[in-house]
Amino acid sequence: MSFTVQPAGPARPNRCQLFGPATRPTIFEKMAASAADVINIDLEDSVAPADKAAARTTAIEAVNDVDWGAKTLSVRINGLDTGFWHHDVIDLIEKTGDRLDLIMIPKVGNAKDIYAVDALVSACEQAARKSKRIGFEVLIETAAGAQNVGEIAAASPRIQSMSFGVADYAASMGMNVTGIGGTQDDYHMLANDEGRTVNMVDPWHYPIARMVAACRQHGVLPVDGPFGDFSDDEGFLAQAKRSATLGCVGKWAIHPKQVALANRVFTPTPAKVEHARRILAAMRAAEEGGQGAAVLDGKLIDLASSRQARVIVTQAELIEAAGG
Ligand SMILES: CC(=O)SCCNC(=O)CCNC(=O)[C@H](O)C(C)(C)COP(=O)(O)OP(=O)(O)OC[C@H]1O[C@@H](n2cnc3c(N)ncnc32)[C@H](O)[C@@H]1OP(=O)(O)O
Ligand SMILES: O=CC(=O)O
Ligand SMILES: [Mg+2]
Repeated sequence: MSFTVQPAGPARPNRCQLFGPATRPTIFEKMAASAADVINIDLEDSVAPADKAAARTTAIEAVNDVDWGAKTLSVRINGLDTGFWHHDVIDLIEKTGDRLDLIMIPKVGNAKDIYAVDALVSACEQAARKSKRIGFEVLIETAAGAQNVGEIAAASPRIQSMSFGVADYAASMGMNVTGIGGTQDDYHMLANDEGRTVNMVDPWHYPIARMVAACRQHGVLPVDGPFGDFSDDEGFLAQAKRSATLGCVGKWAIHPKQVALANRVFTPTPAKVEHARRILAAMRAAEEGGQGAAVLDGKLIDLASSRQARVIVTQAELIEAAGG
């Protein structure tokens, strides 16, 4: 371990973030009744420019009036290249009580973007004499964001989580794809066998893995973003499993049917938790016997195995403490 200790992320489940446009108040109660850990009311890309002001009002009413229970509640504001974001921030802080937990900042390109929002949020909180400090969710979805993800993750103690926005990322990178995430048929390798077997590879691997490292370095929760084809459960599950394997703690749902899928992938199975507990027990016994390494089920385990197992057990305990 470096002399600089890796900080833990916020201790709350973030398996699924359910999105809904602020222009659709009829779905707010359904979002609140869902099994998502985090709710994101959207003022950005699911709201047409002509509707921005009305959407802001509806979002504020939703924060104040809907019973969101124990959910983490967030509103996605507009990007810093628009004439909307400062109104979003000012109104959200001045016109809501203490229920709003987070704001999501889209299309963040560098640490200065976070600094600007932090300065405005801090001034608004001070003016409104708020005791609760709003946290930030950051959206990495541009070439600049992907390049500067490390400085962004370190930019403010307000940052709790970071999501990978696959649609805007593809656009910003000039990728020759449409659709929101998932398998891309043209991104594959051909094997050198006679039939030239097609081996699909993952075009989202690099930015997600890089984001996870930046997040883990700075105690921020890494989250995989949207999967647009909500009729493709298998495709969603495959993407979610890949990002869980890379270290993400959760994934967005852009339709209610994706909530259960995300929760399934990002909740450690009883078998995994049981195995992790056996590793911890075996390593405790090994250490008591003066050993740093042991054999479990015919495989080497050592102190690193304990740290791996601890990740799974901690996640399971966190979810259980939050009500399962
Ligand atoms: C790239 C990005 O930026 S992604 C993030 C921004 N995008 C978003 O926020 C979009 C979020 N999703 C949506 O707006 C909608 O789910 C859509 C447009 C994709 C589909 O909406 P619909 O055509 O109404 O879906 P569908 O008919 O299948 O809805 C089934 C039920 O779920 C409800 N529902 C739909 N979306 C949501 C939602 N996001 N949250 C909760 N409930 C919802 C519907 O009201 C309907 O309820 P009912 O059975 O009581 O009538
Ligand atoms: O905002 C999300 C995205 O994928 O773009
Ligand atoms: Mg986007």
